[in-house]
Amino acid sequence: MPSPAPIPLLQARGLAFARNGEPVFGPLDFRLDAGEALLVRGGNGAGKTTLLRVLAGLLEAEEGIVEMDGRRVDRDHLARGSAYLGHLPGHKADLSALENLAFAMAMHGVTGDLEAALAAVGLAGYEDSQARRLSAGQNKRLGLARLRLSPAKLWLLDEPYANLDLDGIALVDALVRDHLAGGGAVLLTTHGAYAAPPVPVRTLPLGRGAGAAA
Ligand SMILES: Nc1ncnc2c1ncn2[C@@H]1O[C@H](COP(=O)(O)OP(=O)(O)OP(=O)(O)O)[C@@H](O)[C@H]1O
Repeated sequence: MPSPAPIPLLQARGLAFARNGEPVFGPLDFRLDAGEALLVRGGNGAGKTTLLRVLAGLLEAEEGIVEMDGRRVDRDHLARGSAYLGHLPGHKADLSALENLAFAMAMHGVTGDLEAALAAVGLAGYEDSQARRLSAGQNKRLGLARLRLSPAKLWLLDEPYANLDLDGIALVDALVRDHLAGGGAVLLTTHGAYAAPPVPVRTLPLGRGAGAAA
């Protein structure tokens, strides 16, 4: 007998978002399994960031439901169950790299070797630098350190390659590969100009007429 299909780590059914009555995306139906990467594709303004923010529990969907591990979840559950790396890292400008990491970890009740996490993303020596004094790429790396420490299985990465040098791009690739190998899943956006992780990815087109993952 064939084994039953795995329960998806994430499943969206009829998910749609509108602003002031204007549709932004959807309705969308897609699933994401453990060990999978799903690339959200679409032109400027297609709603990629908005979709990721809905899945991160930062925005309320207009319609539809989201399930994690087969159970319908609300915004709080999505916020706790996912690690979101936004297009803008959103660090506290006056706090140091180490303090920003400690703050983010405390918010999620997570502990870990913060200095090792900074070193792993190429920020050794920047522990005491205020976020405002970090470059755009260094701020992105600080976000990657946070991601690396997060226990969440679902990673939501909005333009993870933006602002990164070649080492940084390789770092994102390695993080994604390790996360998938460990049973996690990644939903990411990327413009054509940036790389995509060297793993098999399905694509989820957004924009007019787009509705389901390929
Ligand atoms: N805070 C906001 N207030 C009002 N409208 C917004 C806001 N943020 C985004 N929008 C609108 O929502 C739509 C989707 O934006 P979104 O940022 O999700 O697109 P995107 O696909 O990520 O675009 P890009 O590729 O340019 O980053 C756009 O029409 C945009 O103008």
